[in-house]
Amino acid sequence: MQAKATNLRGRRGDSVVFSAVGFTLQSGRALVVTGPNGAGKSTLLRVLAGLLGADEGSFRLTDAAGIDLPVAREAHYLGHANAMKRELTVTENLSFWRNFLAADQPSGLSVDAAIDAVGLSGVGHLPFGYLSAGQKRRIALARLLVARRPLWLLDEPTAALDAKADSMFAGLVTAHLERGGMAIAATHQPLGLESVETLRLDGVHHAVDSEHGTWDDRSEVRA
Ligand SMILES: Nc1ncnc2c1ncn2[C@@H]1O[C@H](COP(=O)(O)OP(=O)(O)OP(=O)(O)O)[C@@H](O)[C@H]1O
Repeated sequence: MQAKATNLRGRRGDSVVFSAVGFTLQSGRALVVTGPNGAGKSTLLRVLAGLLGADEGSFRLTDAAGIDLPVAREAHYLGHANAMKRELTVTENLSFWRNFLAADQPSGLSVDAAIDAVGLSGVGHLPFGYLSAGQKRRIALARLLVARRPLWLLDEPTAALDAKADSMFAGLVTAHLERGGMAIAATHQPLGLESVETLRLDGVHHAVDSEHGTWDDRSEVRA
């Protein structure tokens, strides 16, 4: 499997937050997206996930024969929010995701095994809202495990994690890559992975002259 971004341009409102972004990622590899606050890392991940349209360019996921695969079916997207209902228990939340993401073909870990894998055995019965910030993030990571998907798109995955959870996360991603998965993560912190490719967004935005519809090319955006 291959993930390939070509000449991507992302826009928020009247500003182009990145342009000419391109990379190729093969199975078993991870890409870390870095850059200052506001550089467009989250925007890029949302574009890759298909949650936001690209202003220009393309992102394609293809199998070994070069056939296009739908990103929505093949990718997990973990945003800043944990995507869990605070009133439901941890088990109820993860069961929902397991059914939603892989109802026809259960492919990932059981809910209990996923909770164990993020080091939180015994919290399944608790409402998600009772958990600490770091525990919530760990359960959000457990969602990646209850349905097997080859591409993980992760926005600040280790936010709120302590050192032990950081290394747990590195282990989960490493195991995912060893199974032939891919990961693209936006982060300000090292992820503890042995070998990664990096893409730096420098955070200098182009503004659109909305009146005349032309680009005010005030500065460069490099990737
Ligand atoms: N919905 C929106 N409408 C207009 N502008 C937005 C919107 N969302 C984000 N932006 C702007 O787009 C730019 C890029 O934001 P983005 O969240 O992608 O940056 P980031 O690199 O992920 O930042 P951080 O490191 O702080 O998480 C910022 O200037 C932000 O204010």
